[in-house]
Amino acid sequence: MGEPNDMTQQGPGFDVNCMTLTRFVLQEQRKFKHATGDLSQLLNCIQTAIKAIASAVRKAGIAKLFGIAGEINVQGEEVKKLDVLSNELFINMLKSSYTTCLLVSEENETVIEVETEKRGKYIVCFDPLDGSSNIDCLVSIGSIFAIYRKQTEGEPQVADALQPGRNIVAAGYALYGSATAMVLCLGPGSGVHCFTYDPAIGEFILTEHNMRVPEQGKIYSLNEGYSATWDEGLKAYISAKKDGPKPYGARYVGSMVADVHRTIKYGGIFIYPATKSAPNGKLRLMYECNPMSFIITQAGGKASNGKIDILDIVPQKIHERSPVFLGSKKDVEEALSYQK
Ligand SMILES: O=P(O)(O)OC[C@H]1O[C@](O)(COP(=O)(O)O)[C@@H](O)[C@@H]1O
Ligand SMILES: [Mg+2]
Ligand SMILES: [Mg+2]
Repeated sequence: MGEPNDMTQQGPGFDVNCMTLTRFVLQEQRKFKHATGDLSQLLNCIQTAIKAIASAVRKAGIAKLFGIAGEINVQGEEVKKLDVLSNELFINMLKSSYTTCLLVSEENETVIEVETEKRGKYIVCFDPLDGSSNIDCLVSIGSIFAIYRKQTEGEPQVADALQPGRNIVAAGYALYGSATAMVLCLGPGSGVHCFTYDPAIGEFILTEHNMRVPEQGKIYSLNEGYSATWDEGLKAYISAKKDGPKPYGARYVGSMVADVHRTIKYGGIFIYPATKSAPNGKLRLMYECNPMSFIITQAGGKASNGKIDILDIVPQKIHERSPVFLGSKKDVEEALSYQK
Protein backbone atom coordinates (compact mmCIF):
# COMPACT_ATOMS: atom_id res chain seq x y z
CA MET A 1 0.00 0.00 0.00
CA GLY A 2 1.29 3.47 -0.81
CA GLU A 3 0.88 6.64 1.22
CA PRO A 4 -2.61 8.20 0.93
CA ASN A 5 -1.33 10.91 -1.45
CA ASP A 6 0.95 8.64 -3.42
CA MET A 7 -0.46 9.07 -6.94
CA THR A 8 1.66 6.23 -8.30
CA GLN A 9 -0.63 3.78 -6.54
CA GLN A 10 -3.96 2.84 -8.00
CA GLY A 11 -6.24 4.23 -5.32
CA PRO A 12 -9.92 5.09 -5.25
CA GLY A 13 -10.79 7.29 -8.17
CA PHE A 14 -7.37 7.40 -9.80
CA ASP A 15 -5.73 4.99 -12.18
CA VAL A 16 -2.22 5.96 -13.27
CA ASN A 17 -2.90 4.43 -16.66
CA CYS A 18 -6.09 6.37 -17.29
CA MET A 19 -6.21 8.27 -20.55
CA THR A 20 -6.16 11.98 -19.79
CA LEU A 21 -6.99 14.42 -22.54
CA THR A 22 -3.41 15.74 -22.57
CA ARG A 23 -2.04 12.22 -22.90
CA PHE A 24 -4.52 11.40 -25.66
CA VAL A 25 -3.64 14.50 -27.70
CA LEU A 26 0.09 13.69 -27.46
CA GLN A 27 -0.54 10.09 -28.45
CA GLU A 28 -2.49 11.24 -31.53
CA GLN A 29 0.24 13.73 -32.40
CA ARG A 30 2.81 10.90 -32.44
CA LYS A 31 0.89 9.24 -35.29
CA PHE A 32 2.06 12.07 -37.58
CA LYS A 33 5.81 11.95 -38.17
CA HIS A 34 6.09 15.58 -39.21
CA ALA A 35 3.81 17.07 -36.55
CA THR A 36 5.37 20.10 -34.88
CA GLY A 37 3.35 19.81 -31.67
CA ASP A 38 1.60 23.13 -32.33
CA LEU A 39 -1.88 21.59 -32.48
CA SER A 40 -1.26 19.75 -29.20
CA GLN A 41 -0.11 22.99 -27.59
CA LEU A 42 -3.16 24.80 -28.93
CA LEU A 43 -5.52 22.10 -27.63
CA ASN A 44 -3.86 22.18 -24.23
CA CYS A 45 -4.41 25.93 -24.04
CA ILE A 46 -8.08 25.51 -24.99
CA GLN A 47 -8.34 22.83 -22.31
CA THR A 48 -6.97 25.27 -19.72
CA ALA A 49 -9.48 27.95 -20.78
CA ILE A 50 -12.28 25.39 -20.45
CA LYS A 51 -11.13 24.30 -16.97
CA ALA A 52 -11.13 27.94 -15.86
CA ILE A 53 -14.60 28.51 -17.36
CA ALA A 54 -15.89 25.30 -15.71
CA SER A 55 -14.65 26.55 -12.37
CA ALA A 56 -16.42 29.90 -12.88
CA VAL A 57 -19.61 28.11 -14.02
CA ARG A 58 -19.63 25.98 -10.86
CA LYS A 59 -19.56 29.18 -8.78
CA ALA A 60 -22.23 30.96 -10.83
CA GLY A 61 -24.99 29.90 -8.43
CA ILE A 62 -23.26 31.57 -5.49
CA ALA A 63 -22.20 34.63 -7.49
CA LYS A 64 -24.58 36.69 -5.34
CA LEU A 65 -22.23 36.19 -2.41
CA PHE A 66 -19.59 38.07 -4.36
CA GLY A 67 -21.90 40.37 -6.32
CA ILE A 68 -24.21 39.72 -9.23
CA ALA A 69 -22.37 39.19 -12.49
CA GLY A 70 -22.26 42.40 -14.48
CA GLU A 71 -22.53 44.59 -11.36
CA ILE A 72 -20.24 45.94 -8.64
CA ASN A 73 -19.70 43.70 -5.59
CA VAL A 74 -19.38 44.75 -1.93
CA GLN A 75 -15.63 45.18 -2.38
CA GLY A 76 -16.33 47.70 -5.12
CA GLU A 77 -14.97 45.31 -7.77
CA GLU A 78 -16.64 44.69 -11.07
CA VAL A 79 -18.06 41.13 -11.28
CA LYS A 80 -17.60 39.94 -14.81
CA LYS A 81 -20.47 38.32 -16.61
CA LEU A 82 -19.73 34.69 -17.35
CA ASP A 83 -19.80 35.17 -21.13
CA VAL A 84 -17.41 38.13 -20.93
CA LEU A 85 -15.07 36.23 -18.61
CA SER A 86 -15.19 33.12 -20.84
CA ASN A 87 -14.35 35.19 -23.91
CA GLU A 88 -11.38 36.80 -22.17
CA LEU A 89 -10.12 33.38 -21.03
CA PHE A 90 -10.37 31.94 -24.55
CA ILE A 91 -8.64 34.93 -26.18
CA ASN A 92 -5.90 35.04 -23.58
CA MET A 93 -5.14 31.31 -23.76
CA LEU A 94 -5.32 31.20 -27.56
CA LYS A 95 -2.94 34.14 -27.97
CA SER A 96 -0.46 32.82 -25.43
CA SER A 97 -0.42 29.40 -27.10
CA TYR A 98 1.86 30.96 -29.76
CA THR A 99 0.06 28.84 -32.37
CA THR A 100 -2.72 31.13 -33.68
CA CYS A 101 -2.83 34.16 -35.97
CA LEU A 102 -6.54 34.98 -36.22
CA LEU A 103 -9.46 34.48 -33.84
CA VAL A 104 -13.19 34.74 -34.48
CA SER A 105 -15.35 35.00 -31.37
CA GLU A 106 -19.09 35.31 -31.06
CA GLU A 107 -18.44 38.12 -28.60
CA ASN A 108 -16.24 40.28 -30.88
CA GLU A 109 -17.67 42.18 -33.80
CA THR A 110 -14.49 41.92 -35.88
CA VAL A 111 -11.75 39.29 -36.18
CA ILE A 112 -9.02 39.38 -33.54
CA GLU A 113 -5.51 39.56 -34.96
CA VAL A 114 -2.85 37.96 -32.80
CA GLU A 115 0.24 40.12 -32.13
CA THR A 116 3.03 39.40 -34.65
CA GLU A 117 5.46 37.97 -32.07
CA LYS A 118 2.87 35.46 -30.83
CA ARG A 119 1.62 34.28 -34.21
CA GLY A 120 1.29 30.70 -35.39
CA LYS A 121 -0.48 29.00 -38.29
CA TYR A 122 -3.92 28.29 -36.80
CA ILE A 123 -7.21 30.17 -36.93
CA VAL A 124 -9.76 29.47 -34.18
CA CYS A 125 -13.49 30.27 -34.35
CA PHE A 126 -15.29 29.96 -31.02
CA ASP A 127 -18.42 30.55 -29.01
CA PRO A 128 -16.92 31.00 -25.53
CA LEU A 129 -20.21 30.57 -23.72
CA ASP A 130 -23.12 28.91 -25.47
CA GLY A 131 -26.61 28.99 -24.00
CA SER A 132 -26.03 32.15 -21.99
CA SER A 133 -29.77 32.59 -21.33
CA ASN A 134 -29.51 29.41 -19.21
CA ILE A 135 -26.79 30.72 -16.86
CA ASP A 136 -29.04 32.28 -14.23
CA CYS A 137 -31.30 29.23 -13.87
CA LEU A 138 -28.30 26.83 -13.63
CA VAL A 139 -29.23 24.84 -16.74
CA SER A 140 -26.44 23.28 -18.86
CA ILE A 141 -24.27 25.60 -20.95
CA GLY A 142 -21.16 25.07 -23.05
CA SER A 143 -18.26 26.34 -25.17
CA ILE A 144 -17.68 25.49 -28.86
CA PHE A 145 -14.58 25.79 -31.08
CA ALA A 146 -13.27 24.97 -34.56
CA ILE A 147 -9.62 25.09 -35.62
CA TYR A 148 -8.48 25.85 -39.19
CA ARG A 149 -5.08 26.25 -40.85
CA LYS A 150 -4.23 29.57 -42.49
CA GLN A 151 -4.18 28.79 -46.20
CA THR A 152 -2.16 31.74 -47.52
CA GLU A 153 1.13 33.48 -46.77
CA GLY A 154 1.21 37.05 -45.48
CA GLU A 155 -0.63 39.13 -42.90
CA PRO A 156 -3.76 37.47 -41.52
CA GLN A 157 -6.95 38.87 -43.01
CA VAL A 158 -10.68 38.29 -42.53
CA ALA A 159 -10.72 36.26 -45.76
CA ASP A 160 -8.39 33.70 -44.11
CA ALA A 161 -11.11 32.91 -41.59
CA LEU A 162 -13.91 32.53 -44.14
CA GLN A 163 -13.30 28.83 -44.78
CA PRO A 164 -15.96 26.13 -45.18
CA GLY A 165 -16.37 23.63 -42.36
CA ARG A 166 -14.84 20.94 -44.63
CA ASN A 167 -11.45 22.57 -43.91
CA ILE A 168 -11.69 22.06 -40.14
CA VAL A 169 -8.49 20.60 -38.68
CA ALA A 170 -10.02 19.83 -35.28
CA ALA A 171 -13.16 20.83 -33.41
CA GLY A 172 -14.74 20.32 -30.04
CA TYR A 173 -17.06 21.52 -27.38
CA ALA A 174 -17.27 21.62 -23.61
CA LEU A 175 -20.51 20.88 -21.83
CA TYR A 176 -20.92 22.31 -18.34
CA GLY A 177 -23.72 19.99 -17.30
CA SER A 178 -24.28 17.64 -14.38
CA ALA A 179 -20.60 16.88 -15.02
CA THR A 180 -18.18 18.82 -17.20
CA ALA A 181 -17.22 17.03 -20.41
CA MET A 182 -15.13 17.84 -23.47
CA VAL A 183 -15.96 16.21 -26.79
CA LEU A 184 -13.21 16.36 -29.38
CA CYS A 185 -12.51 15.34 -32.95
CA LEU A 186 -8.87 15.70 -33.98
CA GLY A 187 -9.48 15.55 -37.72
CA PRO A 188 -11.46 13.63 -40.34
CA GLY A 189 -11.38 9.91 -39.66
CA SER A 190 -9.90 10.18 -36.18
CA GLY A 191 -13.18 9.67 -34.34
CA VAL A 192 -15.16 11.63 -31.79
CA HIS A 193 -14.16 11.15 -28.18
CA CYS A 194 -15.64 12.27 -24.87
CA PHE A 195 -13.53 13.22 -21.84
CA THR A 196 -15.14 13.85 -18.47
CA TYR A 197 -13.60 16.20 -15.92
CA ASP A 198 -12.46 14.66 -12.67
CA PRO A 199 -12.26 17.55 -10.18
CA ALA A 200 -10.28 15.39 -7.73
CA ILE A 201 -7.24 15.42 -10.02
CA GLY A 202 -8.09 18.37 -12.27
CA GLU A 203 -7.96 16.32 -15.46
CA PHE A 204 -10.30 15.37 -18.29
CA ILE A 205 -10.42 11.57 -18.51
CA LEU A 206 -11.41 9.61 -21.62
CA THR A 207 -14.86 8.20 -20.88
CA GLU A 208 -16.15 7.44 -24.35
CA HIS A 209 -13.94 6.42 -27.24
CA ASN A 210 -15.30 6.70 -30.77
CA MET A 211 -18.81 8.02 -30.09
CA ARG A 212 -21.34 7.15 -32.78
CA VAL A 213 -24.67 8.88 -33.39
CA PRO A 214 -27.43 6.24 -33.52
CA GLU A 215 -28.63 5.71 -37.08
CA GLN A 216 -32.13 6.79 -35.99
CA GLY A 217 -33.50 8.19 -32.74
CA LYS A 218 -36.83 8.85 -31.05
CA ILE A 219 -36.41 12.49 -30.10
CA TYR A 220 -36.98 15.74 -31.96
CA SER A 221 -35.52 18.95 -30.59
CA LEU A 222 -36.47 22.47 -31.62
CA ASN A 223 -38.15 25.53 -30.15
CA GLU A 224 -41.83 24.66 -30.65
CA GLY A 225 -42.90 28.04 -29.34
CA TYR A 226 -42.07 29.41 -32.77
CA SER A 227 -44.11 26.83 -34.72
CA ALA A 228 -46.33 29.50 -36.28
CA THR A 229 -43.25 30.82 -38.12
CA TRP A 230 -42.20 27.45 -39.60
CA ASP A 231 -42.51 26.62 -43.28
CA GLU A 232 -45.08 24.02 -44.38
CA GLY A 233 -42.42 21.31 -44.79
CA LEU A 234 -41.22 21.61 -41.21
CA LYS A 235 -44.79 21.74 -39.88
CA ALA A 236 -45.61 18.53 -41.75
CA TYR A 237 -42.43 16.77 -40.56
CA ILE A 238 -43.02 17.61 -36.88
CA SER A 239 -46.69 16.59 -37.15
CA ALA A 240 -45.58 13.26 -38.60
CA LYS A 241 -43.19 12.77 -35.66
CA LYS A 242 -45.94 13.58 -33.13
CA ASP A 243 -48.85 11.78 -34.70
CA GLY A 244 -47.12 8.68 -36.09
CA PRO A 245 -47.71 5.17 -34.71
CA LYS A 246 -44.63 5.59 -32.49
CA PRO A 247 -44.55 9.28 -31.54
CA TYR A 248 -41.16 10.86 -30.92
CA GLY A 249 -40.38 12.51 -27.59
CA ALA A 250 -39.66 16.25 -27.53
CA ARG A 251 -36.59 17.68 -25.75
CA TYR A 252 -35.25 21.21 -25.94
CA VAL A 253 -32.72 22.69 -23.52
CA GLY A 254 -32.10 25.92 -25.41
CA SER A 255 -28.28 25.52 -25.20
CA MET A 256 -27.04 24.18 -28.53
CA VAL A 257 -24.20 22.26 -26.87
CA ALA A 258 -26.57 20.39 -24.55
CA ASP A 259 -29.11 19.68 -27.30
CA VAL A 260 -26.42 18.43 -29.69
CA HIS A 261 -24.67 16.33 -27.03
CA ARG A 262 -27.96 14.60 -26.22
CA THR A 263 -28.53 14.05 -29.94
CA ILE A 264 -25.11 12.36 -30.29
CA LYS A 265 -25.78 10.16 -27.26
CA TYR A 266 -29.42 9.21 -27.81
CA GLY A 267 -29.98 9.97 -31.48
CA GLY A 268 -32.80 11.95 -33.07
CA ILE A 269 -32.78 15.38 -34.64
CA PHE A 270 -31.94 18.93 -33.58
CA ILE A 271 -33.35 21.73 -35.71
CA TYR A 272 -33.01 25.48 -35.67
CA PRO A 273 -34.93 26.40 -38.82
CA ALA A 274 -35.22 29.41 -41.06
CA THR A 275 -38.35 31.46 -40.50
CA LYS A 276 -40.04 34.13 -42.59
CA SER A 277 -38.56 36.90 -40.47
CA ALA A 278 -35.17 35.15 -40.04
CA PRO A 279 -34.47 33.43 -43.37
CA ASN A 280 -31.08 32.22 -42.09
CA GLY A 281 -32.32 31.05 -38.72
CA LYS A 282 -30.54 32.13 -35.55
CA LEU A 283 -27.47 29.98 -35.05
CA ARG A 284 -24.08 31.17 -36.27
CA LEU A 285 -22.31 29.24 -38.99
CA MET A 286 -18.67 29.67 -38.07
CA TYR A 287 -18.63 28.92 -34.36
CA GLU A 288 -21.90 27.06 -33.70
CA CYS A 289 -23.12 25.16 -36.80
CA ASN A 290 -19.74 24.28 -38.35
CA PRO A 291 -17.94 22.76 -35.34
CA MET A 292 -21.08 20.87 -34.27
CA SER A 293 -21.75 19.66 -37.83
CA PHE A 294 -18.14 18.48 -38.16
CA ILE A 295 -18.45 16.47 -34.94
CA ILE A 296 -21.88 15.06 -35.83
CA THR A 297 -20.64 14.07 -39.31
CA GLN A 298 -17.47 12.45 -37.94
CA ALA A 299 -19.65 10.51 -35.48
CA GLY A 300 -21.70 9.09 -38.36
CA GLY A 301 -24.58 11.58 -38.34
CA LYS A 302 -25.64 14.25 -40.82
CA ALA A 303 -25.90 18.06 -40.80
CA SER A 304 -27.65 20.20 -43.41
CA ASN A 305 -28.97 23.73 -43.81
CA GLY A 306 -32.07 22.27 -45.50
CA LYS A 307 -30.46 22.27 -48.96
CA ILE A 308 -26.77 21.42 -48.70
CA ASP A 309 -24.41 20.01 -46.08
CA ILE A 310 -23.53 22.67 -43.53
CA LEU A 311 -19.84 21.86 -44.03
CA ASP A 312 -20.02 22.86 -47.73
CA ILE A 313 -21.20 26.41 -47.06
CA VAL A 314 -18.53 29.00 -47.87
CA PRO A 315 -19.03 31.79 -45.32
CA GLN A 316 -19.34 35.33 -46.63
CA LYS A 317 -19.03 37.06 -43.26
CA ILE A 318 -17.83 35.99 -39.84
CA HIS A 319 -21.14 36.27 -37.95
CA GLU A 320 -23.25 34.71 -40.69
CA ARG A 321 -26.23 32.59 -39.59
CA SER A 322 -27.52 29.33 -40.99
CA PRO A 323 -30.61 27.16 -40.55
CA VAL A 324 -29.54 23.76 -39.23
CA PHE A 325 -30.91 20.21 -39.25
CA LEU A 326 -28.51 17.83 -37.55
CA GLY A 327 -28.43 14.45 -35.86
CA SER A 328 -29.13 10.82 -36.78
CA LYS A 329 -28.71 10.22 -40.50
CA LYS A 330 -32.15 8.71 -41.06
CA ASP A 331 -33.93 11.40 -39.06
CA VAL A 332 -32.16 14.25 -40.87
CA GLU A 333 -32.80 12.63 -44.26
CA GLU A 334 -36.47 12.25 -43.41
CA ALA A 335 -36.76 15.89 -42.27
CA LEU A 336 -35.04 17.04 -45.48
CA SER A 337 -37.48 15.01 -47.59
CA TYR A 338 -40.20 17.37 -46.30
CA GLN A 339 -38.27 20.49 -47.39
CA LYS A 340 -39.03 21.78 -50.87
O1 LIG B 1 -34.05 30.62 -27.39
P1 LIG B 1 -33.99 30.04 -28.76
O2 LIG B 1 -34.46 30.98 -29.81
O3 LIG B 1 -34.65 28.70 -28.85
O4 LIG B 1 -32.43 29.85 -29.07
C1 LIG B 1 -31.64 28.89 -28.45
C2 LIG B 1 -30.33 28.81 -29.13
O5 LIG B 1 -29.63 30.02 -28.90
C3 LIG B 1 -28.34 29.79 -28.36
O6 LIG B 1 -28.42 29.94 -26.98
C4 LIG B 1 -27.35 30.77 -28.85
O7 LIG B 1 -26.14 30.68 -28.17
P2 LIG B 1 -25.46 31.89 -27.29
O8 LIG B 1 -25.88 31.79 -25.88
O9 LIG B 1 -24.02 31.57 -27.50
O10 LIG B 1 -25.86 33.19 -27.93
C5 LIG B 1 -28.06 28.31 -28.69
O11 LIG B 1 -27.20 27.75 -27.78
C6 LIG B 1 -29.44 27.70 -28.64
O12 LIG B 1 -29.56 26.56 -29.46
MG1 LIG C 1 -24.08 29.89 -28.85
MG1 LIG D 1 -22.34 32.42 -26.87
